[in-house]
Amino acid sequence: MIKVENLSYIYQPGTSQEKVALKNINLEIPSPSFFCIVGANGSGKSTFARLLNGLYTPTSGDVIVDGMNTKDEKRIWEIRKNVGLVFQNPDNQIIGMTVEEDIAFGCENLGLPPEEIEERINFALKAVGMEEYRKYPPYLLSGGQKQRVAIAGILAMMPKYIVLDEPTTMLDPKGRKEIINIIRRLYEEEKKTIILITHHMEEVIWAEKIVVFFNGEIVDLGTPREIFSKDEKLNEWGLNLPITTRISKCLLERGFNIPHPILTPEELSLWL
Ligand SMILES: Nc1ncnc2c1ncn2[C@@H]1O[C@H](COP(=O)(O)OP(=O)(O)OP(=O)(O)O)[C@@H](O)[C@H]1O
Repeated sequence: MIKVENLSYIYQPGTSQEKVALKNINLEIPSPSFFCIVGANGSGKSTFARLLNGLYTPTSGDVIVDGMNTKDEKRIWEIRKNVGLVFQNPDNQIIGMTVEEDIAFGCENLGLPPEEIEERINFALKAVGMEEYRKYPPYLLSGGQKQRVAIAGILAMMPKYIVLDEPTTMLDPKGRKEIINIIRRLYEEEKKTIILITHHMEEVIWAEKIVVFFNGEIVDLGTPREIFSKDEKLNEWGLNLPITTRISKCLLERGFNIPHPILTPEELSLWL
């Protein structure tokens, strides 16, 4: 479980550029679970992601990962091992000369023996469907393939929690779908705890819980169906409905006897 208690974060405190990014956040993320974090630009999502694995230290309040406080310097290595962070741009994360070298990097830092690193590379490449690219230099890969390698690098370290900060932003619709399918599999089959930050509402319909950030605060927490039933509130928070939900809403407004919100195209086609 990750427990976030009265968490606030201020950039450059005490200077003229002081910026309060997060205000009094409280949240419990059980394990395993699939949480999505949504919110308009500048609402504090990336700052929150960096606080979850101790990359940033709270200005006040606490982030506690399986009983370990990110403020405790003696536990920070253990916390980072357990909370993997995947960034928006894989180029910022990939450093190896080949795919396998890149995936091995984190494991080598953990001081694992070569046989175990080999096993973990095999597992991670398989999990992201990149076995055939093992010897490739990363610069020859597409954006979607690079993002898969970045995820594999985190996976090989076997973290219990995986925080993904807008991992599909740079990808085309096909690449986005592939990454989301990998993320769903990590939750459903590998029982990882997923914390996915995204601007794409189509990606969050699979989450167990959606957390809505607005102006550095959590303004709502609920299942996709609960969150997407609040059309007007979402508008206020600068968020859209998924396309399928927009269609079901239009049909409802035109007098069709249809439940709202509908989340998936399959559900919508059944009703139609
Ligand atoms: N290094 C920094 N120094 C000062 N202010 C910062 C810094 N990084 C972020 N901020 C500010 O903190 C607030 C929260 O930023 P953050 O990047 O966490 O938002 P976000 O929800 O991830 O936004 P986006 O959706 O655009 O990625 C914003 O107002 C931003 O301008």
